[in-house]
Amino acid sequence: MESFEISADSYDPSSLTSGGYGQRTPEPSAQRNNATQSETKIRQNPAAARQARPSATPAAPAKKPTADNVSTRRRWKLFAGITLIVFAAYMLIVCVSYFSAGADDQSIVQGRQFARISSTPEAVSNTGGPLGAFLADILLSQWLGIGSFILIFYVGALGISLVGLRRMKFWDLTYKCLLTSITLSILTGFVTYTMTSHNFWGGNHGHLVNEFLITNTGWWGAIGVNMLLVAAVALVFLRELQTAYEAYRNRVKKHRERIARERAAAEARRRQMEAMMTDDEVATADNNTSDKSSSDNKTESATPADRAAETMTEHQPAQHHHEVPTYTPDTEKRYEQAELTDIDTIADDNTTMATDAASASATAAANWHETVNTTPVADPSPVACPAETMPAASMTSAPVSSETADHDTNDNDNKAVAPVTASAAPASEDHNITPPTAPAAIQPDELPQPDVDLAEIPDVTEAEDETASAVNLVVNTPQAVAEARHISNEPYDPTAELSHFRFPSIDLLEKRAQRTDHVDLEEQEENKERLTQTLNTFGVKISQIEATVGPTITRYEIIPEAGTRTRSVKTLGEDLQLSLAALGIRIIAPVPGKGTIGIEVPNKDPQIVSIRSILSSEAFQSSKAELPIAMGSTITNDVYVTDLAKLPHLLVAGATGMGKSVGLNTIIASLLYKKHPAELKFVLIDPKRVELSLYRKLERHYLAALPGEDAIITDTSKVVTVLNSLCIEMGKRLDLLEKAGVRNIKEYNEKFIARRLNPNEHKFMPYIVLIIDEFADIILTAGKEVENPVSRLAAVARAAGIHLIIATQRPSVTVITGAIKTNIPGRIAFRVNQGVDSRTILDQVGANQLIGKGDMLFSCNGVIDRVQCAFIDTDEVKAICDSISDQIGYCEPYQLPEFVPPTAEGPARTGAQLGERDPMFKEAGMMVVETQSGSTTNLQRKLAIGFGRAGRIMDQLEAAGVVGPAQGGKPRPVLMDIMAFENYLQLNAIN
Ligand SMILES: Nc1ncnc2c1ncn2[C@@H]1O[C@H](COP(=O)(O)OP(=O)(O)OP(=O)(O)O)[C@@H](O)[C@H]1O
Repeated sequence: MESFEISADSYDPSSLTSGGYGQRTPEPSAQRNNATQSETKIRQNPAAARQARPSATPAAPAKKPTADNVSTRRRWKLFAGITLIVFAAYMLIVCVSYFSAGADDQSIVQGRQFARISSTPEAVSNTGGPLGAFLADILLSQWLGIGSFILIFYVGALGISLVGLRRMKFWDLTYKCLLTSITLSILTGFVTYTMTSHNFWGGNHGHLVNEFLITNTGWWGAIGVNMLLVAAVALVFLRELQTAYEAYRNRVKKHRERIARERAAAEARRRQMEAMMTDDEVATADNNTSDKSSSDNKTESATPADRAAETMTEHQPAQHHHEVPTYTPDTEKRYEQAELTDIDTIADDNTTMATDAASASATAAANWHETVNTTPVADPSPVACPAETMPAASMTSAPVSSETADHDTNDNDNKAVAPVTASAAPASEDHNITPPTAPAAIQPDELPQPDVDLAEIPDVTEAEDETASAVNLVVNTPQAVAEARHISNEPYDPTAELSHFRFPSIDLLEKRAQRTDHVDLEEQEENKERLTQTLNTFGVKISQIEATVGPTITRYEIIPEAGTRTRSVKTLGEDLQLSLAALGIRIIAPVPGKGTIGIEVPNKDPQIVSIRSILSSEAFQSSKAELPIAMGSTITNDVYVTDLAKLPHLLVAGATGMGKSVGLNTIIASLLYKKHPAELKFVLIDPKRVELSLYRKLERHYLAALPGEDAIITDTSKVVTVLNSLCIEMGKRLDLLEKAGVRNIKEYNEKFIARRLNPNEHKFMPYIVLIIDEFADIILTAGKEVENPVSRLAAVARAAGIHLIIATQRPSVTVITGAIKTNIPGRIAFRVNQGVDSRTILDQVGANQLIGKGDMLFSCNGVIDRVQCAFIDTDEVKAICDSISDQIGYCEPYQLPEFVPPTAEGPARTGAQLGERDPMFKEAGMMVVETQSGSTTNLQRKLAIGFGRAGRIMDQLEAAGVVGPAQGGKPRPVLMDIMAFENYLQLNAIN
């Protein structure tokens, strides 16, 4: 049963004894205080006292509750409650006993008064004695049969409520219990109808009802009635059933997730064991070989790769023997000999390879530790932290650059370790892998028992081909070679980390009745006639008129007779409005691509376009767009789907209450139904604090945030920081695109997925959609500080996969400035109050003729479509967010780069030093950020200035946050990239 709460409409059985109806009795002292307070007020203000009196007939003065009568009432309640509970328990015992004793007792109890039963010399078998036998017979045989158990439950529940153990709504409990007991009685009567027994299990009630039904309606009639009753009960308990089902689903889901985690951990264990054992085999083989051959030969033939393998083997624990490896003099000797042969190459190789190898082994060991530690304790919070829980997944999913592999194999063996290192431990900095500890730190007893039979491990063989030789430093068994090949050939899966992620179900969205006949023919004919008449009156002759019925408006397309000027029709808007007695008439003269003039007239009975119908449409489902957004329905009832990635930015404007927020929710929902959390991140700016707050739940799946900051920015002062941070992110991304030799994020990600980019330098990039609700609030407070980064993002961010959606209810030129507007070709205009606002948004009138409630004009590169925006309500948004946030997410929101606002450095940095900025400051800064080297000597040399001046400029750059503090003789660290520096220059008006 649900947990019952006290509510105004609930009837508290306790009131039977207290004389009150569902009112919570205040504590005596509080009550006294209240009484005294109100008395005082009344005395002070007799008028208020009169007002305070109920307007109805003055009731008898309420009896003042005293401590005495309150506690008496309590005692009575307690007594009544306990009595009911005891009675229910007794009834339960006697009824259960009836199952075994009923048949024997029947001859004694049936048809007799209780007085006779108790005086009869025959002993009854019921545990509850003669009274028990009597009552059980009444309940189970004569009344409701099995259904009587519900009545017993009811009595017990009332008792519990009176005692105060659990509060219940009296009427709710009563009708549910009655309905269930009657249904159970009839259903049992039906099921046992043909059964021969000493009584009817549905009681006389159940039997008689079924007898009546079967006699009058036949068996099918009885079946039908019984099914109806069951359905009624199911409906009554729908909420409870749903809750139970949800609880069951959650349990199953959690169970599955746990199993998946365990499997991933087991797989990780297996891979690590294989890798470690393989290394050990290599070491053994090499040792054998080196023992046999002469030391000279060894020196000549030893390739850097072999030597690294030796070194690495030496540094690795011999896991399957449970021994910590020792560094033998023999190994050292070989190492020294190798060094003597080619001191330079070997020194380099060995340093890198030993480090890599040790790091691979240690990382594997570190990962192993974590696997061992984390596997048995299934983390209940839905978070996927790759470093802790999924080392194997990270390992296999870390892309290996084939370019790198080729290059490495040919000319630089030490880099050939890279694929191996990548396969042994993800190199991506995003994955927060714990820095490797020294292998010796691993205790033998901490190491796992290999779950692989050692006898099954094939002998060490030579690398089979070039690819294998690239990886044969640690992977030498055919099995491992095959595995390594498999790893490097398999496309990178960005969704692997949240591979169990399920997109929200369409069923979360409400089904809204959609009528096809929403404009009846009569209305159409009437409108056609009026249009024709009015146009005729003004001298516009029509040769043809046709209607296209949309969800909220109907477009009448007319073909005027030859010689009619289109302009003359355009001016007739108000007259048509008058004749049709309708607001929101819009004239399109001519309809683009057609030789007609369109007159759009609102329907008398507009339809709501449900988000469910739009998102489940074929057009959306099969859309191949990178960032598909399904906005709603067009005039021809087609689903309007567009690609945000191609727009590439969107301005959403309209007067208050015309559907902007719903529109934004529709856009977000479209993206949530199509993009995996790995592929898309939102940056949400919501100065109104309420519109986007529902999405806070998505922070570990879909939101990007500044380090340590809230994922949804509501504070206007933080907006500048986040926008600048996005500029830095854009700069970084553009750098990566340049390095990868691609033109946009799509090509870049494709290349990365195909493992054609080195994962040490590159990473998979999710799209970032920046949504600013109520842009006017922000730009009017922060002005240029916001306008500059926004226009920079609008101008350049497209290629980097950063897209802007800017919403405002004040579409004036001070808000949507020229600089912003030029770079935002996608515009959505909901109804606005004036034509001038429409011009600001769309560069033409029209939005002022819309009808509101999601009626909008979607303009892209000058082409305007009238669309009825799909409607999504808050509950649907909540349901979507819940279904996502219930699933495992990332450890934290996607981290945006940190941006230190120049003003935040305080007057020490922005005052005197920057005031006396050197004329070569900008040039010097550019040089520093371009070369990413904060060397004063460099500045001195390249700018041909004295050391003193170069030093002063460097100090100024430090004050501006471009470089870090001096580090002895070493160059200073560079803290900004080109984008950030350019931004800094702009913000500080440095030319
Ligand atoms: N697409 C739609 N279909 C049907 N009704 C809609 C639609 N969009 C909005 N409405 C109706 O208009 C009301 C206001 O919508 P919404 O909150 O989106 O307006 P708004 O422009 O965001 O207002 P504000 O700027 O004041 O926040 C909604 O509560 C809803 O009743």
